[in-house]
Amino acid sequence: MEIMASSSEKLLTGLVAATFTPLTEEGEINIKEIGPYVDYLTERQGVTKIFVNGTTGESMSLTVAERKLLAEEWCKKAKGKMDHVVVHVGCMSLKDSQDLALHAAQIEADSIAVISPSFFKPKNAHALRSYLKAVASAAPNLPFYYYHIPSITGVNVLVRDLLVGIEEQIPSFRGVKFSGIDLMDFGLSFSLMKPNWSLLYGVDEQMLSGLVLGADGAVGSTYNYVGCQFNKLLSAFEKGELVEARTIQFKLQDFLGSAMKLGFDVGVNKQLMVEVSGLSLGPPRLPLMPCHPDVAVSIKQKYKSIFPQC
Ligand SMILES: CC(=O)N[C@H](C=O)[C@@H](O)[C@H](O)[C@H](O)CO
Ligand SMILES: CC(=O)C(=O)O
Repeated sequence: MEIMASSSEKLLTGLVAATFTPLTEEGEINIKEIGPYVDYLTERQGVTKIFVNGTTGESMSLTVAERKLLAEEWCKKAKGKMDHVVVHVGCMSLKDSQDLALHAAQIEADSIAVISPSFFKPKNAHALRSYLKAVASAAPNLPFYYYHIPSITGVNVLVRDLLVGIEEQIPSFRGVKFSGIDLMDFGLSFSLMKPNWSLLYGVDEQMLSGLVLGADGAVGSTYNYVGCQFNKLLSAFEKGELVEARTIQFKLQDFLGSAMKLGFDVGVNKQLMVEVSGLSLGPPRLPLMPCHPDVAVSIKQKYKSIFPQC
């Protein structure tokens, strides 16, 4: 039986911040920071959509119980303040993913997303589709997104192959968060899109290229602290002001280029968010290493010089 999207369901578009997971200095979940985090994004960055427990949120380093606690608190605090909460539910075990998908439905998340398992990898599009279908079936009424991030998973199934016939397998399928750099695959995926699906681009430093090809929006870690600038990029692009859009894109490239020279990773990114927002997010969880204070200070200086108004 096909379950259609309700007519009130809106397309997922615009900027979506992939949130960091607040931890205490001892490495436990710091639930009380989530309310202020939601306020920071909405009030200071103009970002009203979040993608929780993803790569930036270190989901794969968290227990299922921790992920449930976090997802619940994000949904609770976002209610009435944010427009959309995507809960990432991908795990190495199908059972854990199904458990999280069902939980996401119970807590009234707006949608779920799933990264491919990466220890045992699906060998081809058919295997990946079958796995995604099994996860989606645990929450058949929740809009479902595939999260493509080959640089981390090592799963290089082309999105355009995955999309073939997926609507019959997964009636709740609503699109892809494409965090790959293969813009040909991204481009060719549009020919397989349905009107109520979204293709969201996920490599922040080249978001404009994604927009040019037709991206409906963007999900990324840097929108936590440069969201205000990227909202300007989006509106410049919509008005056809390419010079302005490029100027903002080049600023992020300049910024990330220098951060990358200093070893930019999720741990460094998290510390930068701490420095910029003043939120208490704690260290990353091992095996990620805490960011050395000198590195964070120097990246923050660069950030301030490039994005003085954010
Ligand atoms: C590998 C990774 O974490 N990718 C993120 C989203 O998918 C991006 O938002 C990056 O953090 C961002 O583009 C900076 O490289
Ligand atoms: C960037 C992103 O979407 C993530 O951290 O999962």
